[in-house]
Amino acid sequence: MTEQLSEAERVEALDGLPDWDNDEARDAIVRGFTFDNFSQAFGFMTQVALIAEKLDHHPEWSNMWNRVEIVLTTHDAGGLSGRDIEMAQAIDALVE
Ligand SMILES: C[C@H](O)[C@H](O)[C@H]1CNC2=NC(N)=NC(=O)C2=N1
Repeated sequence: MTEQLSEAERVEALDGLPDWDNDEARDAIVRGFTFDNFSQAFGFMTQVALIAEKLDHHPEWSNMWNRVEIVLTTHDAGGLSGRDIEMAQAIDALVE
């Protein structure tokens, strides 16, 4: 069973994810991405989808033309878990 991060673990994890915002209301972390056009945005989403399948951990996300918003939380844990942190790190590696 995937466990939620403790508050201390959450703070520590977010220190390492400066581009992500802590969304207490949704018990999630959130990051927005802006690309040059829709094709670039959708290509990014395709890469994220493959990572999600590999990690068996899937984002809640939205796309508007060249923008993508990704929300990560762990449904099985009822909040933020290490799987979200792992997923955020993998996503950051795509755009670094
Ligand atoms: C059965 C399957 O492994 C689970 O439902 C996985 C799928 N992807 C998931 N994604 C997210 N974000 N949270 C989960 O708890 C989760 N669980």
